[in-house]
Amino acid sequence: MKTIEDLGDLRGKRVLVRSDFNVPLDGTTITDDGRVRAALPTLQALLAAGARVVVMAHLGRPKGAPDDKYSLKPVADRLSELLGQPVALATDVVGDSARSTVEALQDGQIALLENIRFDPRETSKVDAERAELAGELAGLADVFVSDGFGVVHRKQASVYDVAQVLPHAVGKLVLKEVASLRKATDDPARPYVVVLGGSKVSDKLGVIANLLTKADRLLIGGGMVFTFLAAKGYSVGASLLEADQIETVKGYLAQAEEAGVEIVLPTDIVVADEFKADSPAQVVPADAIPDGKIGLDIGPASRELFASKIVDAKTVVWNGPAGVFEFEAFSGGTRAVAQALVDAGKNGGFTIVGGGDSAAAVRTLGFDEAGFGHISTGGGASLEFLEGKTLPGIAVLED
Ligand SMILES: Nc1ncnc2c1ncn2[C@@H]1O[C@H](COP(=O)(O)OP(=O)(O)OP(=O)(O)O)[C@@H](O)[C@H]1O
Ligand SMILES: O=C(O)[C@H](O)COP(=O)(O)O
Repeated sequence: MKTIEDLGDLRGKRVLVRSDFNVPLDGTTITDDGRVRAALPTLQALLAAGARVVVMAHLGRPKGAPDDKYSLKPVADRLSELLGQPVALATDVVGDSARSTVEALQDGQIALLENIRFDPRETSKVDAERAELAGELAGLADVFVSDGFGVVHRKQASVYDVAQVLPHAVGKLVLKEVASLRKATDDPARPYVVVLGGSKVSDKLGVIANLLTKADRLLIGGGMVFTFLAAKGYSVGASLLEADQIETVKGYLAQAEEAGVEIVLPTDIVVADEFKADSPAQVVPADAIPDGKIGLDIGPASRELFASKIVDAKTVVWNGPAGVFEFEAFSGGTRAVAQALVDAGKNGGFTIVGGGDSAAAVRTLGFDEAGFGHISTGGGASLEFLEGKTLPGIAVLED
């Protein structure tokens, strides 16, 4: 892969950069700016080289049309503060505003296009539609730099197709992520423990089959737990459940047993009546969640169990919070997992935290980033990398 340095003299060149600015928001307030900060080394290098930088990024999953709720305005403001210079925000993706904003750029200046997913062609499954958008994006620039590690697993116009029509290079964040994650894929030190959680259940269930052939222990927390508990025949109340995945999960449980991989499930669950910060919390056994109750965290006994399965690990990969950590009353499980990773690190283990929300959890719960081996900006992307899958956004950069 070519690097930014291989692109030659960039003064006056229009450089189109894909970043991952999919940050957690509370209204219009960014609650964790880790992904914005992670993008700085590439952007600063380009600006220092005198390039005219045009950044494209997505926020959330808007339905292919402009939607104020998903505007990148808060990101433009934060990026401007961090860079210490103005960031012009176009009000569209490839329309009049984008073109005039890019035309107005001087050397060493930067602009951000509005949420790329406001254009339905970005995520289209039809190659020609994505290629058409990529062609219009390419018209805004001379070269493309791919630095949105969190989206390199997506075959989308701004990640994949644009690299086919512009000279391209890999950005510093993608290079750093790949170097760190390789430590877990190239002959990982054992025991190798994977902790999964979060809410994108069906996205992540698929990776389990693959990790079952690689890890020694798989710990399941977060919203994913309930599909596992249901597969064991337990009732899960009103908790997050992917009923159509229950049979698949039964298959994983059987496959794990055959392969000698330990699947660790919580033994107790913190439940509430409503998905709300102040809904009173109650601890119940994992095999007896009352009707109507919503499981929002793993319980105290499970936290101890999980910690005991993590502290002696020599490689730990953690993706997805163990509970709804955004609500203080349901953050205990995530806090316990984070602490167990820190302890494993002290025992000589290499620990990786993956996922926008897991990384945010580590920081918002007050952990020192230095206590972890690598905090990845990728969620699904880091998992697919660890599975050994070919990531379209990286493969397309390889000449
Ligand atoms: N029991 C639960 N029920 C519902 N949501 C849950 C539960 N446990 C955790 N969550 C939620 O999962 C969300 C994070 O899930 P997600 O799968 O997006 O993880 P991630 O680390 O951000 O990975 P990615 O970067 O791929 O999105 C958090 O907002 C958290 O509140
Ligand atoms: O948050 C992420 O994992 C990335 O930004 C990708 O977002 P997506 O899952 O909506 O494609």
